[in-house]
Amino acid sequence: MSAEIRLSNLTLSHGRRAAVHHVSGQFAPGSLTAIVGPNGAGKSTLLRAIAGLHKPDAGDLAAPRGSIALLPQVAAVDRAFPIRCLDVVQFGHWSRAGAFRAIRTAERAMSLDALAAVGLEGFASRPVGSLSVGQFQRVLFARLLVQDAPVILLDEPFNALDTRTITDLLVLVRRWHGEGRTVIAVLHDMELVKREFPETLLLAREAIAWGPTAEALCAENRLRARMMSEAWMDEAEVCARDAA
Ligand SMILES: Nc1ncnc2c1ncn2[C@@H]1O[C@H](COP(=O)(O)OP(=O)(O)OP(=O)(O)O)[C@@H](O)[C@H]1O
Repeated sequence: MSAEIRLSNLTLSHGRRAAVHHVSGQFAPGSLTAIVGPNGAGKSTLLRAIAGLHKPDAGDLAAPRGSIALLPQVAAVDRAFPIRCLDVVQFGHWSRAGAFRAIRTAERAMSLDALAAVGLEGFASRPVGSLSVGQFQRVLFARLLVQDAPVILLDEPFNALDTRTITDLLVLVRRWHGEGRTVIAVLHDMELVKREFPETLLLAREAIAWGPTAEALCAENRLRARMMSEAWMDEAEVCARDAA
């Protein structure tokens, strides 16, 4: 269903500061992968680059443009904007069909169905500002359902959510995987990763490990990732390999 995402010696920076260094590997079509690593490891930057929102500084990133849906970190979404739940879900249609046309009746029905599928039947007219964090995350998952993309990128999708909401949203992640979509999620909960994600990329600006989750998250790799994160200094971020 979805095309491969291939990284070749990929380096991503913020200004002169490298966030992701020389990462190579591939997300196979239909794979379900967790990206894990310490704070500041470059996980969100990599996800945004795959979505086409962050330009590579060096190396190559091959991804199927136009068929990728990104769930940003909830903290990055402005909820003060006066907009109804249904409108947020409708944006999912626009990302496929273009923003400057009317939403058709069938699409509106799809959006209402998506809200029902995430347990928010009857919420269509509710302003998003009145929702709990968990309810809002459900709305964003409804938008992903409507986007119907072969590649789905989730940035810390379960942060600050209660167990019930996580359980419900995991059902959708499993469903997407079962449908052959490529799903990549940035996560911090290692138990959840081990339980639900067959593949893992352990990132600490460099790829420490990338493969089957049990191997990628072995004690030795996790220790290496932690040591890397303790070693990197925020002020001296120019890649030593590039500077040489
Ligand atoms: N917009 C930005 N401008 C400048 N530097 C940035 C920006 N976004 C991220 N960075 C820096 O890039 C590095 C990687 O950040 P990124 O958010 O990708 O890491 P992360 O692994 O997702 O971290 P976390 O787990 O804390 O969310 C960090 O040093 C961060 O401070």
